[in-house]
Amino acid sequence: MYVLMVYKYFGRIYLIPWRTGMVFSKAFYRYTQSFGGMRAVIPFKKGNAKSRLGKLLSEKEREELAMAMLNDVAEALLGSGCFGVIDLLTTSIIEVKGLNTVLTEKGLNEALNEYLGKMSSHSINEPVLIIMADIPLVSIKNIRDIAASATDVVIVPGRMGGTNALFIRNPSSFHVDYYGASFIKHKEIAAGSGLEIEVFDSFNLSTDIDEVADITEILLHGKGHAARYLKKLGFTVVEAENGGRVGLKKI
Ligand SMILES: Nc1nc2c(ncn2[C@@H]2O[C@H](COP(=O)(O)OP(=O)(O)OP(=O)(O)O)[C@@H](O)[C@H]2O)c(=O)[nH]1
Ligand SMILES: C[C@H](OP(=O)(O)O)C(=O)O
Repeated sequence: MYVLMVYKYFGRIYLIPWRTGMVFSKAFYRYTQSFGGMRAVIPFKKGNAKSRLGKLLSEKEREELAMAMLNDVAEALLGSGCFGVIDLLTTSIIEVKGLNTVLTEKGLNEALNEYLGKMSSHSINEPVLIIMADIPLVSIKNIRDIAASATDVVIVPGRMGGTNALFIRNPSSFHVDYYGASFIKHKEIAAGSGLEIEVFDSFNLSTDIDEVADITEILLHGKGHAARYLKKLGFTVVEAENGGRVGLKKI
């Protein structure tokens, strides 16, 4: 008799012969045991989100765009199949399918350092990916590439000195320091603990949406919730009149 097995691997479902499945399962089990589970955490503040876009969007629109970008990031994390747990560290009650809502009143640094501290005090020694909610171009492949790194700390820079993601293999030996030149600060924190660093080079991941000009990148390259939301609001990319590359127009 030919029996098929439903096999879920990195978020995709396969139908394979039972015997092959058993061999795969054992190999996959040994593989996962070799590195343990992984978790991801997305810090999020919906209230008056993206204030630097205030010249272009109303408060309600900024909050809706922030939610759309969060959904893009969540889908990439869930689609990657890399994480047993994905926490949403949020300042207000928000439900996103597949994510655990963790409420906090604290600011970004305090909230994340408390989160890392709790992991240590509960002896959760899993690698953790801290990823910002404002990088809507992120792909499933980007996430899998980060998670596949064998380095102690993967730092994903944002433009102008920011940090868009941090993959920390041993969270008890690291703390975060966002704002200002956080990219430099995170490299120093890792180096100070003798940790090996990989700087992750990616257009998608370095494109955080902070300023009005960044909106153009979503319209040029985005395919997800944020791109659809901006198009729904009537935004489109046009040739710049002054010889520059492109501009933004609202129809
Ligand atoms: N939990 C938590 N997350 C935050 C807080 N402030 C910002 N974030 C999140 O941290 C990430 C980067 O933040 P920013 O780029 O400064 O986003 P923002 O605060 O909405 O934007 P601006 O008002 O323009 O600074 C985003 O995922 C935010 O949602 C906070 O106080 N607490
Ligand atoms: C949180 C901060 O984000 P930005 O202000 O660059 O959006 C940072 O990356 O340190």
